[in-house]
Amino acid sequence: MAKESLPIIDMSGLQVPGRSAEAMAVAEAVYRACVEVGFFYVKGHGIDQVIIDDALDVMSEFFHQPLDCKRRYAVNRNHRGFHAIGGAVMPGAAHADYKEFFQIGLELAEDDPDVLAGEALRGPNQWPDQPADFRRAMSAYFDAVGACGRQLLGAVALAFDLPRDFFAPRYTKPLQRTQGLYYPKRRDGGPADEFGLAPHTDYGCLTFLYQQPLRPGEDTTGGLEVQTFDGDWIRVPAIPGTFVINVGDLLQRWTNDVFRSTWHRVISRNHGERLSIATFFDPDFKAAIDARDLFTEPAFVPKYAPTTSGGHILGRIAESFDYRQELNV
Ligand SMILES: O=C(O)CCC(=O)C(=O)O
Ligand SMILES: [Fe+2]
Repeated sequence: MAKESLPIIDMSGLQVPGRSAEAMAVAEAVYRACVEVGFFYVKGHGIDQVIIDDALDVMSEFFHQPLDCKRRYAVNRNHRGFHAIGGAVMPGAAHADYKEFFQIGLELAEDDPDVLAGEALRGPNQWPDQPADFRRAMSAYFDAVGACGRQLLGAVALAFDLPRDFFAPRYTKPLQRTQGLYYPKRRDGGPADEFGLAPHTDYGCLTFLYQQPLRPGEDTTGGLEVQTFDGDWIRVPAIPGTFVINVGDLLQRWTNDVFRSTWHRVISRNHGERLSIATFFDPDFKAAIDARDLFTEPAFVPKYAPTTSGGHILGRIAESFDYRQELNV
């Protein structure tokens, strides 16, 4: 891999069904990127740019409201809603991240059986009434990225020589979390080692990130950076129309460390504010994460005990957010 840049994979071959040559070529490229660096861009993902732009617009409008308005939707025990600066501390980081976020998840009614059964992180979303288009735009974006996530998981399955729909029964009610992230302009006099988002690895399986492109004249010295195998940090600038995809810890574990969950961070250097939307596309709460399901040869030796998606994700959220200790969840 070139040191300075991530691969750009064209996903459009996945529109051809089954084990077609087109789909297998995508699977091979995805596999290589997940093994070598754990991060890549995708194009040819089939998501309408209008859906993406609408989501960025409503998120931007939401974050530019006074703090009081945003706090009306303060993050709840299901980790849905608005989270202000402070209180999100990456394990080992010296300071809280200098960011705000707003998170939505799978919309489930109060009388959904899993909600009634008390499954953690489940329930209805909090929908701000301003901007008025927020719910429509974010629901459309959530669904579109979810569909794209299913396609990409099909490629992962093909790469492991599994049926292309291997992940489908494990993603019936995914723990998908879509999060608008707002990084205000860096403040004067803040600590030198303050990050927009401190170095971390993602908790789950696959993350889809859309970065708002820079406006003309904006400087490019801030933003997302990824650590390569050699320890160097490389910049991952916004490429309009593409998503940045990365492997999280749960998929690394599921693949017995064949895929890499890579460290990354967001630095606000001198540049202005920044907006991105991250989608963590993770399996059903109760889905078993067991490498023996991916590696079926009899001699296979797993490195980790089986776990569940929900148990793992909940544990990781609790590690980074003080408010969960206060909630006692
Ligand atoms: O905002 C970004 O560019 C990165 C977001 C990210 O890494 C995360 O939310 O885990
Ligand atoms: Fe991340």
